[in-house]
Amino acid sequence: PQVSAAQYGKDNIRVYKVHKDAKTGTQTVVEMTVCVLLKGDIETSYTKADNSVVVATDTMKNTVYIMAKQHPVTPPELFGAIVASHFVEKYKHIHSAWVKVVTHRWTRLTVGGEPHPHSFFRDGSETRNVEATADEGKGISIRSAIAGLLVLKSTGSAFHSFYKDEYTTLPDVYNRILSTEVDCGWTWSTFGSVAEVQSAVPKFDKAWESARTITLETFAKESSPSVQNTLYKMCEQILEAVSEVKAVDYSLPNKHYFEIDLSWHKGLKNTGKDAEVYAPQSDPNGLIQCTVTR
Ligand SMILES: O=c1[nH]c(=O)c2nn[nH]c2[nH]1
Repeated sequence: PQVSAAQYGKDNIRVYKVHKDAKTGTQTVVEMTVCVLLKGDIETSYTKADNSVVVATDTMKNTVYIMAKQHPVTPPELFGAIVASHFVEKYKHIHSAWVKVVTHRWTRLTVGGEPHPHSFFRDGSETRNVEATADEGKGISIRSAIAGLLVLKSTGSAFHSFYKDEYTTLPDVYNRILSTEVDCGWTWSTFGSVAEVQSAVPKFDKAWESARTITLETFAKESSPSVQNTLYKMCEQILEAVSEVKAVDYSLPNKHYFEIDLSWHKGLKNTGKDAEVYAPQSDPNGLIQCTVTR
């Protein structure tokens, strides 16, 4: 037998960093969860119990904290690139490093109509994510993403004229609730170095804002004939809006809300145009995925 693939590292490294503006006293916080996975000449640690090639995962955790102290932690694209490149440059037997940065929402509180200098709240479990991969001699590839953005529309969605056969019971529907939890990613053209990522810094926040706005506004405005078609229209717009992005991907669960027929109770009308009370379904859920390139 032989090792066909191997990577190891530390997951769920939680990091908090505060920035204190000397002039205004305003403080800004960033909280993220980081995963580091390394690849390289590490087979013997599996096959021969040779630990000499093992950069301990504890060392990786320490390194993430030191990098967070010594470098900017925003935008997450830059921090991910810095950490991934560090491991490939520092250890000659490590040839690839994959770093995932999940940034959590600490939105500044407004108090008395004013932004509070050091108080924040968690407005949703939505996260801004980055996966940065440094491959020795090949540069840094970065996928930025929005995850966990839960949306619902109470009408403006249909699904009909689909393939029907002896296995099909789903009726055509011309007006339905549509809910999904957005996982949207956009992959940048490969960067040659951390310096190139640094030069692109102004583009990352703008791209995230564009992707988020396009997603929310298309979801709201589109009279959706299917998750598939609405997803594709989001991809088209993001590619149009962000020229440095070479691919956009979505993974959208279809979180169903079922009508409840209450006619058994004194003929109560609660289906079709009279539907008001629905049963939200935890499972099963549709799952619609697509990647669109230029
Ligand atoms: O938007 C939808 N796409 C589908 O593929 C599907 N299948 N059942 N309901 C569905 N809704």
